Amino acid sequence: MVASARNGQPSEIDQPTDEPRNAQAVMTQTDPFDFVIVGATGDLTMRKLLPAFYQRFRLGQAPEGTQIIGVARSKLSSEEYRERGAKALKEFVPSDSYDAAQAEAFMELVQYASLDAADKDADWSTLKSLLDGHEDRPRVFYIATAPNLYVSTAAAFADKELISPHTRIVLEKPIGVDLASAEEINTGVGKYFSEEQIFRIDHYLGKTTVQNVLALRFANPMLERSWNSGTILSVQITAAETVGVGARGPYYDTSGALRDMVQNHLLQVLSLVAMEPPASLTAADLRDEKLKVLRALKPMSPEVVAKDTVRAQYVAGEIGGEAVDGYLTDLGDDKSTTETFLAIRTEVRTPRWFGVPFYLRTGKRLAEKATEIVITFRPQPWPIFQDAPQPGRLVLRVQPHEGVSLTLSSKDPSKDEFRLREATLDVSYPEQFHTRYPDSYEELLMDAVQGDPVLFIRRDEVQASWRWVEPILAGWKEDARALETYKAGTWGPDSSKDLLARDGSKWLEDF
Ligand SMILES: NC(=O)C1=CN([C@@H]2O[C@H](COP(=O)(O)OP(=O)(O)OC[C@H]3O[C@@H](n4cnc5c(N)ncnc54)[C@H](OP(=O)(O)O)[C@@H]3O)[C@@H](O)[C@H]2O)C=CC1
Ligand SMILES: O=C1O[C@H](COP(=O)(O)O)[C@@H](O)[C@H](O)[C@H]1O
Repeated sequence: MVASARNGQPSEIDQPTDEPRNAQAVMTQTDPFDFVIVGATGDLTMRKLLPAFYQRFRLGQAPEGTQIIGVARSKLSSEEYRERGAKALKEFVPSDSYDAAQAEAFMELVQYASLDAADKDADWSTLKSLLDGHEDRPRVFYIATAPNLYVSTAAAFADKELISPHTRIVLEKPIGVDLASAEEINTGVGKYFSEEQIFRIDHYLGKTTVQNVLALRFANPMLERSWNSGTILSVQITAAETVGVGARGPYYDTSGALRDMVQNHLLQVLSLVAMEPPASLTAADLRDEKLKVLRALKPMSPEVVAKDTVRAQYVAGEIGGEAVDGYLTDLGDDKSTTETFLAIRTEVRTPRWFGVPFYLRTGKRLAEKATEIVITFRPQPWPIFQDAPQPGRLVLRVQPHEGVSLTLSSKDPSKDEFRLREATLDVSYPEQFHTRYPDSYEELLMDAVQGDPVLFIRRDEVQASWRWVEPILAGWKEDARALETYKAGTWGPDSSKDLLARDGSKWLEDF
């Protein structure tokens, strides 16, 4: 994440010529490595992992001799897999960084082994021969299959003697569907890999703008000194999407917004916003502080669940002028009661945050794609101004339009009398830094190669998240309220607004 927290030595890498002139990247140079993706024909690999590696290849982070080895059951030759991969790069790499010749050169690093990786009795010879003699290199197994295969896959790697001290395993989310299943996975994989070798990925931690929460807070004493209940009235964290469930319906329907987005991404963002200053930026210190936040979340009793959560499912509507179907049609099942929208009011029970509501909101098929953290400041306490506008707020725009804005009350210059108006200081990061905003997977893949765990989730964080989430699932089972619906293209049901209105607040929707 940051040079001081890395194991390797940072070094300047030449920037490709199509990058803006002042976009100097400081990248950690790597030695050749073997990166095995299990689930290599799947959506995640094609849409995210191969494009992320392509970008790092362009920046010189995949030196000659590196192998990216795709594994899946589909019977394909390496050549056929490369053809698929090349098509995916063309489709998913942004056009301003796509170059056909570089894509072809990158695909030469890629090999494919057809294999049921959860079956130790399958034919492992192709994979084994690709890895033979590379025991001293960094080796990463990235498991991009369904979580119920994680343990048997790890066991098969051990059976085939593919795990060396330089080997790491990356586990995709979700880690389980509740605490017990998460523990089963963690214990099962833990039989073959030490905790230091297990990299539980949460791609939100790979977003530069999420990491920027730490920079803004801890590198700006002015902000950090105001970062408490004395100054802050409330915190909103929104991760809104315009997409529906698409082809991922079968997975999503067993998950819903709570398990898919809140248990992992939103709770991680919340912990960065709410944590105490860590002693250092090492993985241990950062994770310790995040864990304390997760453990300090207000417990979700059935009464609290009924009062402080809103869940709903999208029905047909319109997004960007186009008619879109409802969730049940997308899924092809008219009985599902899975939530595609969720709003939660919670609190972090630490002295710093006493009495400050934290509002979390996420949903599919909402009005806009926007991930934002909104810090609303308390209004000034003595009334010398009669017409004070809304309280000041700091908005951290995670995506898109990455940046930060601070809205303050100012004297209205269009009036002679002393009237106030809102004025906004706005920084757009792409404009300020003149650089490409990397996809979150890019840094995380390279961190796994370099063995830097700082942006990955420790086992006790997974436990603490599930401990908070499980009572919500249980509370919903007893909840007499019917699942609500919302029209696609809106900001969710009205009761989500009511959740904040009770505190005299409202969601910021003017993105
Ligand atoms: N897609 C996304 O945006 C995200 C996905 N994730 C997680 O990543 C993981 C993968 O997701 P996604 O790519 O969408 O899933 P897909 O269903 O698209 O892909 C699953 C992949 O696993 C392969 N596979 C299945 N069983 C085996 C096996 N026994 N041995 C080897 N390969 C196998 C499949 O290929 P084949 O049938 O040829 O074996 C396919 O390549 C899941 O855990 C998901 O929750 C997390 C965040 C986002
Ligand atoms: O992990 C997931 O995240 C995506 C949203 O990621 P983002 O980087 O585009 O904000 C979500 O669509 C998906 O359902 C979920 O599994």
